[in-house]
Amino acid sequence: MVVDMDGRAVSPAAGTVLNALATGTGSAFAIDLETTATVDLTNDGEIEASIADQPDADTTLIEYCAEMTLERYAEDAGLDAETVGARVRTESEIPMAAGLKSSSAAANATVIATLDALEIDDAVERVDACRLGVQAAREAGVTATGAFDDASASMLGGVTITDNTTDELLAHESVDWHALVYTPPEQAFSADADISDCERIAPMADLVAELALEGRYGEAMTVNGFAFCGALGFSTDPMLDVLPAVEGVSLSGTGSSFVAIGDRAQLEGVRERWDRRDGSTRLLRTRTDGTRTQ
Ligand SMILES: Nc1ncnc2c1ncn2[C@@H]1O[C@H](COP(=O)(O)OP(=O)(O)O)[C@@H](O)[C@H]1O
Ligand SMILES: O=C(O)C1=C[C@@H](OP(=O)(O)O)[C@@H](O)[C@H](O)C1
Repeated sequence: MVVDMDGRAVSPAAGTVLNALATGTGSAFAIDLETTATVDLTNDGEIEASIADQPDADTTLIEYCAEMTLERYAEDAGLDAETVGARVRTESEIPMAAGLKSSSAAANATVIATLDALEIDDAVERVDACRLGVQAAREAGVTATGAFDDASASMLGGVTITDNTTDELLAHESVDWHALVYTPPEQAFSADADISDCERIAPMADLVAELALEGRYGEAMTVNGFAFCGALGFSTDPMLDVLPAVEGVSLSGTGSSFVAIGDRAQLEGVRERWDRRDGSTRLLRTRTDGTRTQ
């Protein structure tokens, strides 16, 4: 039975600077498309989950997020971890499996909504809550490295650089960019990416990491884009559509979206080239705030 404890949180999507599939080091930045999670606590010990308008989508990730958050924090909130359960629901404007980190946003929003329902969200560091969602993503099998790069950008806002082998935050910076995002009609699930092909471009990924750590995010993205389009078998044509007018452009994650950054006039000037392609193009802003309760 639902008890009178509920929580709600909103998380942003993210775009890629460096894909972590080559070396474990990754970098991403938050953008203003959102996923909302609502959690109602129960006293029947069961976890149930649903995704609005997607009756066939896999809910394992958000179930694990709620379950692992309750296992870890229910007793801190004065509840019995054995009997507390949750009904979880997400609603999202982030296209799923399109490289825009729908999984990280869903995980972060669910963890923070669960902490909000437990009334202890202010007592838990955001970065620790993020690591819990990353662990749930590993156990749900929706990620190759855990994707702490994407999850930290969505949790903290701004741009982050991370080591996904240790879930360590190497850099975090607030940025105010405009972002043009092209999403083709095809989905590309991260769990299906060929990691061994990505590992072959490790020296390029090291170069991208150096550029990003120097704050040269645009150049880092463009090098990342050419390298990972090659490794993952995506055409570089969408990148060439917008170069050299933009500050940087890349395949986002394992695809299928491409993300370009620059000032608004630069991006508006090239938007029509992506509009001509099948799929959708959005002109967005980066987000300096990350996941928040609502
Ligand atoms: N709104 C959502 N609610 C629950 N789970 C979601 C949601 N969005 C994505 N997911 C989970 O994330 C998986 C997709 O992850 P992934 O392939 O990494 O794509 P993305 O690049 O969009 O994160 C889905 O199969 C699903 O398990
Ligand atoms: O599964 C993973 O570990 C990752 C998936 C990729 O993102 P997408 O989920 O957007 O494809 C990549 O950019 C990220 O650095 C690591």
